[in-house]
Amino acid sequence: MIEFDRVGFRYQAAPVLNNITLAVREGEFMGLVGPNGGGKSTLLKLIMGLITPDTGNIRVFGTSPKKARARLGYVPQFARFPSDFPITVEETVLLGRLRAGRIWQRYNAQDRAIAAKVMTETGISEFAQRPIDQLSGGQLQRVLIARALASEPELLLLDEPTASVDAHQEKSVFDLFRELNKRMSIIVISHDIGFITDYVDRVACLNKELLCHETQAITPDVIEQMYGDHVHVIHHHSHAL
Ligand SMILES: Nc1ncnc2c1ncn2[C@@H]1O[C@H](COP(=O)(O)OP(=O)(O)OP(=O)(O)O)[C@@H](O)[C@H]1O
Repeated sequence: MIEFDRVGFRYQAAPVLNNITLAVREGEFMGLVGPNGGGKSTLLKLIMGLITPDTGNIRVFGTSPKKARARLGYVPQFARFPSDFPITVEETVLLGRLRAGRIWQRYNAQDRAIAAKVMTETGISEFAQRPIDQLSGGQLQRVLIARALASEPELLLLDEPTASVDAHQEKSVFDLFRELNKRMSIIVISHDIGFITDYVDRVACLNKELLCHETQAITPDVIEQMYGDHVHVIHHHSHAL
């Protein structure tokens, strides 16, 4: 579903990603970890075709990332909304139904039905008519997940979706991802390696480079190694790299 072939990228002078080769299979639930500035968000931007590699090649669903973008759902790391922007939860979720060329169309009954379904799924139906600036960080994060789900993506990309939630909420959000993974592939960036290993099939660790690691468990040695200058992928179940 995603193939990186010797991908390199730099914003300015310093390289951010070096020689990344990675294959993600359909149905996978992959965790992406690594030190701050290790290039995790950059990797997601490359998958979405928002930036293009300087070297190497990326295919998403067998085509270019830009062409595949409509099949992806994305939940950004930090969402900022102007506090005087009076948009409700439901309206925010409906934005996920907008596709290129549809901006000026009204939402139809199917759009509203899908928005209702994903709001139920993410546990935000009770806030549907509330302005989004009156939500807690955790509630807003669920709204953004619902907005991404409203486009009915085949692959969901999440950049630290539980950064602003407590441990109980983190578990319930990842339980939701586990359910969603039955119908879509998921790549999630997290800082909490110990936690995500209970959920994901594989953990990829990125620190400018990516290294694959064939092991069943993440040991302190592995973690130490991962946060060195390289990147490791740890297999938990049957998915092969
Ligand atoms: N638009 C940009 N222009 C220039 N440099 C950038 C830009 N975006 C990111 N960088 C730099 O690229 C490097 C990788 O950033 P990236 O956001 O991909 O890391 P990350 O692993 O997601 O980090 P974090 O865990 O802190 O979110 C960092 O050194 C960052 O400063």
